[in-house]
Amino acid sequence: MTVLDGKVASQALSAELQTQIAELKADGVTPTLAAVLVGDDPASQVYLHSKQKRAAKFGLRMLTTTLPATTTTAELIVVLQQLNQDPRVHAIMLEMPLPAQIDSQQAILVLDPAKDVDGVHPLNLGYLFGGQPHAIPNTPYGILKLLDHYQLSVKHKNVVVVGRSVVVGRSLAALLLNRDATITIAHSYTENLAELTRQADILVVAVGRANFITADAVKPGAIVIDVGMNRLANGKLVGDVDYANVVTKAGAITPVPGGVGPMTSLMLLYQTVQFARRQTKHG
Ligand SMILES: Nc1nc(=O)c2c([nH]1)NC[C@@H]1CN(c3ccc(C(=O)N[C@@H](CCC(=O)O)C(=O)O)cc3)C=[N+]21
Repeated sequence: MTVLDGKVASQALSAELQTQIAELKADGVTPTLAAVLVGDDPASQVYLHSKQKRAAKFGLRMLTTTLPATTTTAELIVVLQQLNQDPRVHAIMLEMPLPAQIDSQQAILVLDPAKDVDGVHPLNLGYLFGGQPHAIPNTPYGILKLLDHYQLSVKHKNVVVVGRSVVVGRSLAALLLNRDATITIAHSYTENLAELTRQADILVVAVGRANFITADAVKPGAIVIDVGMNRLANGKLVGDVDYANVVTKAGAITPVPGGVGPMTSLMLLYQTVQFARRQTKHG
């Protein structure tokens, strides 16, 4: 049984990233990520803070715009257009969720697809589903890099993804399909879920419920990727998989914390640097 250690894998990728950043800087380019936070969603604030810390550690520039909770769609669009046009900015991240009065889809459509680091613009989703990705949502990209780090091939494999969100399930399905896996996307309306998950050579779970996947729902030797992050009443952070019981049955498994999470947060910076390379002569 292999523990897929996201800290180890992200450190390996960090080394590659540091080299690329040094090359850009030697040519006078500081990779720059612009974050836009509207309102005061507490989770977004926490994520933003950790992104700022991480960006600073790598010597990346991060420009943060915070807008009041009462911001209109039109006002947000003006800010996004300014960032689109700012040649210093290589990547733009619009923190979700947005306040209710804002038309999120309209805001996403305004993002320059070349700077859309979350990969949520329909053009980028289209490129991804067409098999020629430009920007990739960070969680699925992190999962791909984690599998690569452990040299786990998905070709010929039966993959079941539980969760159909745009930034996790759907995008991961497209990515792994591009790598010649066979994909099933399951969700809250799926019947006989365990019957399905038991067929999975690779089982990915992004549901948001502690202990959602128990050992009886896992094929012996399967690769289990746990995207869940659930805070228990005792303060402990756990995934969606009953780790203690699944760990003895799986062939490989991601822990929570220390699995998918560290990869996700690194991929944001990784893609920022790839955008900077592409937008300057390095690409
Ligand atoms: N507005 C917004 N911004 C986000 O950045 C955002 C979001 N919404 N929604 C959900 C995803 C997911 N995501 C993670 C980032 C880092 C870890 C991470 O590093 N986790 C550590 C544990 C951290 C801890 O102990 O609290 C780990 O798994 O080892 C996990 C998940 C950001 N997201």
